Amino acid sequence: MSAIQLTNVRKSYPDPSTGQRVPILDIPAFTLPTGKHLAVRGTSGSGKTTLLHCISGMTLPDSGSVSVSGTDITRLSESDRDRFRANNIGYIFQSFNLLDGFTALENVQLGMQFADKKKPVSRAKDLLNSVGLSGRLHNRPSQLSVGQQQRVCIARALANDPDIILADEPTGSLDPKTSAEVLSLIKELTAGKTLILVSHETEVLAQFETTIDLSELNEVVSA
Ligand SMILES: Nc1ncnc2c1ncn2[C@@H]1O[C@H](COP(=O)(O)OP(=O)(O)OP(=O)(O)O)[C@@H](O)[C@H]1O
Repeated sequence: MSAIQLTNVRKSYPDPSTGQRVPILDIPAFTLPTGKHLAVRGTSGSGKTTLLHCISGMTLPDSGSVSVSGTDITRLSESDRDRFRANNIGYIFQSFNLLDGFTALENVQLGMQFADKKKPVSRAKDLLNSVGLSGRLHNRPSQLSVGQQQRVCIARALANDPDIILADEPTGSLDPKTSAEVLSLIKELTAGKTLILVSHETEVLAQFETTIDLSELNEVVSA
């Protein structure tokens, strides 16, 4: 069984000024085997984030099917998609999406509440230790460096031990040294899992055996 299979996925957004729908994705077929690591590159605005949103079920395509670990998530209700994501997919956001009212530890623990199989609360601490933040458990995101915030996001994405990790430009806001550290952490902690990582950085892409340009999948030619 493939980890991810997209068939005839189309997604468009309305142009805010004209209201006309602008096609972003038209992907006839895309399959990623279980356990594979893939880096996706592409020009700015070409639809990389939209692709990850469709795979994670945060966005529904206009048409087509998105099968994740054998489940067509486009057929699920919104709440079932959210539950499915909590159980099966870890998402590392480009802009972190951490809650500043909560500590690093609480941010990781929050996501653990939505999984069907509850992991012990101590897992959040263990994960934060493994990303090098043992001394920062009780810091809020605004009390952390950008690199440290990204490490919290990695721990949060792994909290429910999902089989699939989606990472959207996870090193985009980091300096080269921190970027290299964070990337090797992601690769180490996702060994054996299915990973799609979006990036336009040559140094990052060079660390992947398999990379693909979104334009190779997508029949929409971006402007
Ligand atoms: N909610 C939305 N409403 C309208 N247009 C949107 C929406 N989300 C994305 N878009 C448009 O869809 C296109 C693709 O956006 P997306 O964020 O997927 O690109 P990207 O390849 O990830 O870009 P970048 O590399 O700059 O992050 C862009 O033109 C963007 O303006």
